[in-house]
Amino acid sequence: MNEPTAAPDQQPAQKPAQQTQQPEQPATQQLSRRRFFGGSAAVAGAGGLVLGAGAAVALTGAKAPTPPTDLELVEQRSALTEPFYGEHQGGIATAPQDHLVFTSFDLTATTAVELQLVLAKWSAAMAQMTAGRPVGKVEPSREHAIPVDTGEATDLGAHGLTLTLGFGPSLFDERFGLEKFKPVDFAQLPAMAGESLDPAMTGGDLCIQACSNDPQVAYHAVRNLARMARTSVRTKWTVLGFGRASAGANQTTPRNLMGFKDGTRNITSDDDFAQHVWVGDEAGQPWMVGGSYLVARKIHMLIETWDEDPIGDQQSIFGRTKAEGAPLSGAKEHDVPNFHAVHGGAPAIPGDSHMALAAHENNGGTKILRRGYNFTDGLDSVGRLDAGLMFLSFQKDPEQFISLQRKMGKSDRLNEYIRHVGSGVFAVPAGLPAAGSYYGKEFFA
Ligand SMILES: C=CC1=C(C)c2cc3[nH]c(cc4nc(cc5[nH]c(cc1n2)c(C)c5CCC(=O)O)C(CCC(=O)O)=C4C)c(C)c3C=C
Ligand SMILES: [Fe+2]
Repeated sequence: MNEPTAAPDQQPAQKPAQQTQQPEQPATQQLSRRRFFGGSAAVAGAGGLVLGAGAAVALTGAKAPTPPTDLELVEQRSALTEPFYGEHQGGIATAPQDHLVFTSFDLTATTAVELQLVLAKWSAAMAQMTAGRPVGKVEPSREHAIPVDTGEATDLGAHGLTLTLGFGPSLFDERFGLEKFKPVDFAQLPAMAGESLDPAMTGGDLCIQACSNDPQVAYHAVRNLARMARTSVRTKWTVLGFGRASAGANQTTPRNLMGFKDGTRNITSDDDFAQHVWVGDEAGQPWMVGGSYLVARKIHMLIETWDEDPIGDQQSIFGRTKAEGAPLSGAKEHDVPNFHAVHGGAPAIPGDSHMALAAHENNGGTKILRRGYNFTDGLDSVGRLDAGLMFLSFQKDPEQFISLQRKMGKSDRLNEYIRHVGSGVFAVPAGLPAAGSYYGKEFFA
């Protein structure tokens, strides 16, 4: 078999551009915005005055401006779509959405043809769902027909859904004859200090990172991908993330569950993406050029212990203030940290603080793109909060993460309050050029 066909109901290709598409505004939205801004601006312009909405009404006799309704705002958010086709997969440079479903899979398939079929079906279905469309009929006309799409995202829209596919090192073992497609030096992460990994939350032949501003849209996507491949893949581990814990360009910095701003000094510029995130020729595999490597670490926080730690200690552990997020050598969040600054005879930013150990200035220029999410699994077996950070990072070489984690695993003061319990590394292929192409196509030529 050479060219598997697309999933049912496949629609025409999306725009190849990689920028965020603003949704077309519904007619009601356009109308109310014109009323809202056009009305008062016209009055202010004519009289050279800045007038409130009420004054504008009094002078012109126009109707009071109508702010967008809740429904209009929901429509606008739900209509947001991220491009699926392009040079890079979505969900990497995409400004982080609000929710995550991360799932790793092991293949139960035993032949290359079965794997090919999974990848072709998934690629077509991903194109559908990121455009806000179902993967097939939700309500088939024949009474005894089983719905193709499970239906829980019907009418919700895409809410900025991105689906990012990764291949684990185990995919390239002898099972499918893909050894020659394995990128140079691509291997499971080495054991590192400070880990208590649970084998049930480690590795996987494939992974999907689903991110959306609506949790149900992200969940629906992974559920339907798993379902359509259920004879060939088995879900290995999954993490539901909420409250993005990283910032992209033009986003405010969110907070992690320790209450600190997380993602202040993240990668945002094209130059940094080119230098630190996107794979070039060095992987020795054309299918990885424009791709990246995803490291996933499920990190449990000892929250009850953390919550009893005095603020001065919490701040010196991160090297930043809690409310503002400023480096301890400065005053404002985006002040550049000065690792040589001294306060009271000691470094202002302690050398064993998380930031000092992780900063590119102290690591030969190494940077990674962080794209993590907070998670909670409720309570553990003895009633403690079971929550933490689903740390996700993208880099052009897994060694970038490994070198940082080796150092931090040994001496980061944060280690007293965290445990790495889940782990995986995945080769994330470049984006697909157009409808009809599918991830891994090169493996089956
Ligand atoms: C090996 C890589 C990293 C792991 C694992 C990690 C875990 C982790 N981080 C926080 C919270 C914060 N991290 C911050 C900065 C920061 N962290 C890393 C890397 C890892 N973090 C880097 C490269 C950086 C940037 C350092 C710099 O250049 O200044 C911060 C500070 C604010 C910020 O810049 O984002 C916080 C807060 C937690 C809670 C955590 C594990 C649970
Ligand atoms: Fe960090």
